[in-house]
Amino acid sequence: MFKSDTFKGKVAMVTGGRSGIGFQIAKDFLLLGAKVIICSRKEDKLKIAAEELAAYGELSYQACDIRKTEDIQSLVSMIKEKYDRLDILVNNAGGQFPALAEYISDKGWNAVISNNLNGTFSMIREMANAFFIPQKQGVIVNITAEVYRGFPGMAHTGAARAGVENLTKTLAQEWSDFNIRINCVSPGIIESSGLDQYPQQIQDMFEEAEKAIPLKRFGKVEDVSNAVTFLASPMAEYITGISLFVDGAQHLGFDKMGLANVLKSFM
Ligand SMILES: CCC/C=C/C(=O)SCCNC(=O)CCNC(=O)[C@H](O)C(C)(C)COP(=O)([O-])OP(=O)([O-])OC[C@H]1O[C@@H](n2cnc3c(N)ncnc32)[C@H](O)[C@@H]1OP(=O)([O-])[O-]
Ligand SMILES: NC(=O)C1=CN([C@@H]2O[C@H](COP(=O)(O)OP(=O)(O)OC[C@H]3O[C@@H](n4cnc5c(N)ncnc54)[C@H](OP(=O)(O)O)[C@@H]3O)[C@@H](O)[C@H]2O)C=CC1
Repeated sequence: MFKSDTFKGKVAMVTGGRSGIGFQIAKDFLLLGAKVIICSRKEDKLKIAAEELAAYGELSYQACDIRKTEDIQSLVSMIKEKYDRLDILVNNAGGQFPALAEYISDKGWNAVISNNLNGTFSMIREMANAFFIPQKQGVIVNITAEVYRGFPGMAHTGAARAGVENLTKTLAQEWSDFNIRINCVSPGIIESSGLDQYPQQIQDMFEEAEKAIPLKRFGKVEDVSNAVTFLASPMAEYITGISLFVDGAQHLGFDKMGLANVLKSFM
């Protein structure tokens, strides 16, 4: 649906590109002409994904924990040496564990804040200082999560993702002089490798949860990637500082009283 040369000549970095949503984004960028770099913590799994993605275009990879500034700086050096520029950064790496707030320890809280908020900020700052600010050009897309009405069962990630959304609004203004656009994509529940890590009791409720979503289905990794592709492309050149929900209208809430459904049965 996008022109095959949409990202011709562009260099794009996708964090967490070894699996799920990030893998699909990396694949679509390659198919649209970009040179793509992926990173994640687990080098063995990263290598396997990189070999698969190399079938679609020019792909590089390097292990990097986004919570470690020295890892990010080493990634910057690799990108400088190999491409001497970066056009697009997609902050997709992240995640959390389900837990009621009263049971989240300091260590657990810090792990999730550090993974989703601090890691995303460090990546943005390092890539902006090394590439986007001197180039006076860059596009950033942050994958967050649909946390519009809070995130009961995952308070830590709700707080971290809201932080990324607010950071995005700030940087859209601070860095407009550098011609840097920055936006978020906020997925609802997406059928991806990420869901496999949830305990069986939570997976068992997915069928009911799916019915409650206004569009009556979970998202696909392609749904998220399409939104990222749009925001990263010149078609979105007047869009910055927003969060785009890819959630089947989940953030608007469910038909709690079932009123509309009752009406539909006789009107
Ligand atoms: C509904 C769908 C919507 C969203 C879907 C998605 O996002 S899909 C995408 C999903 N994909 C992902 O989420 C993938 C990425 N996620 C991750 O790598 C981890 O979830 C992480 C963010 C905690 C980082 O981990 P890390 O390597 O920094 O840390 P660590 O492992 O060493 O743990 C540090 C501390 O955190 C605590 N704690 C951790 N786990 C649990 C738990 N299950 N239970 C309770 N607590 C837990 C514990 O305190 C632990 O310390 P301890 O007690 O062991 O000394
Ligand atoms: N699937 C869903 O329903 C939803 C997903 N999201 C978010 O979308 C993003 C992608 O999720 P999804 O593809 O489903 O899940 P995955 O678990 O498959 O993807 C997470 C990716 O992030 C990488 N990663 C995690 N922590 C770090 C880190 N500290 N440094 C570098 N890489 C890291 C992982 O690789 P490695 O383990 O090798 O580090 C993995 O490739 C995540 O941020 C997730 O929270 C948001 C809402 C809903």
